[in-house]
Amino acid sequence: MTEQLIEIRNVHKAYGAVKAVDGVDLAVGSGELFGLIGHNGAGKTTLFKMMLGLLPASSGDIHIGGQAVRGEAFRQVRRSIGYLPESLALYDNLTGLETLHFFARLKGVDRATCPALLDRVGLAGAAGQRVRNYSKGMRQRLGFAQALLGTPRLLFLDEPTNGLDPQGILEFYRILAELRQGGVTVVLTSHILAEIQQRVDRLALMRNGRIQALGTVQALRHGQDLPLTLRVSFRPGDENLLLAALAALNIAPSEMADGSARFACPRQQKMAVLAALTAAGPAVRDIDVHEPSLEDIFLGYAEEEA
Ligand SMILES: Nc1ncnc2c1ncn2[C@@H]1O[C@H](COP(=O)(O)OP(=O)(O)OP(=O)(O)O)[C@@H](O)[C@H]1O
Repeated sequence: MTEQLIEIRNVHKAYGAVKAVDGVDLAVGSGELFGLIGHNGAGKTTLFKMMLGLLPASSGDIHIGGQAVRGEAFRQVRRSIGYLPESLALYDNLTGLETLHFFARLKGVDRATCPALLDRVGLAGAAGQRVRNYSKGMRQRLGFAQALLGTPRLLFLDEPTNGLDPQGILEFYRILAELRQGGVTVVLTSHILAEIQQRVDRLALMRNGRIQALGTVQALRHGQDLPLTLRVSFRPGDENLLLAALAALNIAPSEMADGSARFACPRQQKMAVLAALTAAGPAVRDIDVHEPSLEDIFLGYAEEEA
């Protein structure tokens, strides 16, 4: 069984009447890529900051690597943790390399490691440029390099791909994959659900300070019983044949044009629908079956709560 690297028990954080985190229990295993998702203000950043010891919990316990997140002993553990905050304060007058030197000194890391880190995040060519002239994506890359200082074993990344272009996002996840091969555990938040749904091992969906759902994307999917989406391409002129086959199963397409139909199909009816389409013979040319996306699942849970 995977060793639990992070253990959170009944953690609360209140700001006056606001329950930012409201009784969270969570365990993250060593080597996992764990996603934390939720609406704005759900409590993700607050939970992150408590896991890092930057913010004291109002009540409850957090242990990382078996060590309580407080006191002198945690300072040692903290050195093996990298953190990319949602918005990292950077000094515009410093160059990229000078910025990384600055963070290296704060973290007690050898500054000689900085150029290779800039190279790793794709900023080698901009190392001597002032941060003032960096684009949003370059700033984010620099923030990522900062989080990687000191070869951390655990990474907390708050909206790490915010501002990155598609190429930058691919590179970011490539680096994460390399890090994970080296045994690094990663906890990240993202609002771009399409981006993380294929990549995380498990995720927690936070709502109003609580964990509303926890598990693999597939497990969360099964918790919702959402319909599948089917796209069927058919021989032009055979619309009526297709419509009749679907109508017999009480299904009506939501879109139908140019030899292509799209419709929602209850999971329990999938095999019956596929059989009916197969029975339509050459009228049906192709069938694509799509599972509900993480975004559908997220919205499904939001409706459940409402
Ligand atoms: N320092 C603070 N003082 C008062 N309230 C706060 C403070 N920090 C956070 N909150 C409140 O706690 C709740 C959780 O905020 P948090 O930033 O953790 O959410 P989040 O899930 O990270 O949101 P986002 O996706 O917008 O980053 C919100 O209602 C927020 O307004």
